[in-house]
Amino acid sequence: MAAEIIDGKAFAAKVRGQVTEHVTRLKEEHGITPGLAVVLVGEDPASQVYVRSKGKQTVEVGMNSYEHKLDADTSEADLLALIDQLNKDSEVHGILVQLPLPKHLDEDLVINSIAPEKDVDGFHISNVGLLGTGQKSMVPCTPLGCLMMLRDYHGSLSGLDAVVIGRSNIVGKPMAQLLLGDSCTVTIAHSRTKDLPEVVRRADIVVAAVGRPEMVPGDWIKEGATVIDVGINRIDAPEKGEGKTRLVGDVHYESAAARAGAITPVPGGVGPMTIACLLANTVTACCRANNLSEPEGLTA
Ligand SMILES: Nc1nc(=O)c2c([nH]1)NC[C@@H]1CN(c3ccc(C(=O)N[C@@H](CCC(=O)O)C(=O)O)cc3)C=[N+]21
Repeated sequence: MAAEIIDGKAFAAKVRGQVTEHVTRLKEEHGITPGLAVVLVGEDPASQVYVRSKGKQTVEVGMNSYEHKLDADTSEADLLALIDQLNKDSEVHGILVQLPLPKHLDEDLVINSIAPEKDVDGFHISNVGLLGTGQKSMVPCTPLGCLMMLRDYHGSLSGLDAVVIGRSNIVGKPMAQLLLGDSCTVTIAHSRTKDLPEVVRRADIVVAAVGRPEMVPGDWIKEGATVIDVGINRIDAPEKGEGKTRLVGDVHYESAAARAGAITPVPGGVGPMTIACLLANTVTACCRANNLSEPEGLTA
């Protein structure tokens, strides 16, 4: 039986619709417009594409977008000064510093200089600690988007065996915390895991977040399992012509779709949900900053 395709693009559009409703209400009833500041250091072409897309979607849902583009050789002091200014700016409810940063900048130091309540990426050490202890926090966008899709498909996740492949601070670890919060039995697997195929075969839910193209073959997937593919890898596609490329996930889609109960495609799966959740987090941050009730269904 063929897997159900979890349409992240359509789901993201639905989330943006909910965000738009909240933004409209904030404006009409409270005269508040949520604002998101995105800071980009350097000229990485891929980062520029993401930042442009974020800015466009921010405006589309009715929020204010503030883009700050800094030279690749910007000093740490100048970057910290900008963040300090954004922290103090009451029109700015969310701050995102696009990663990776140029080598001469200390990523941890920079992220931890963002006011935690404006840290819409959920990367600040206090948000990490709050999530780990089950307290209200800003939740990282990619894992939050994955959780929303899993809840939508399964209803309750309670008691399910979940395997997260990858232990990064931005996806693997927070994803595991969220699944644990929804009462899954969680395994975090990684490059040193013994017999990874066997570990993955036990899983009702597989979240692949390693950044290695098509590394999870279909025969690792338990019949009927749900597969969430976080990977976005650009690979050569000579079949499309000389010098052409295409996007693939961390999962071998065709073979996994033949066994899974449900699967997210790449592109059009987790990626669009990440940006939708960034907008959702900005609305949440705005509501919290103004002591207003939080949007339902948009938080973890
Ligand atoms: N502080 C910070 N926060 C981030 O959230 C962050 C970041 N830095 N640095 C870069 C990565 C990357 N990222 C993506 C978001 C959406 C898609 C996305 O929507 N992708 C489309 C395809 C886009 C294409 O065609 O290239 C899809 O999967 O369908 C991709 C990548 C957020 N990031």
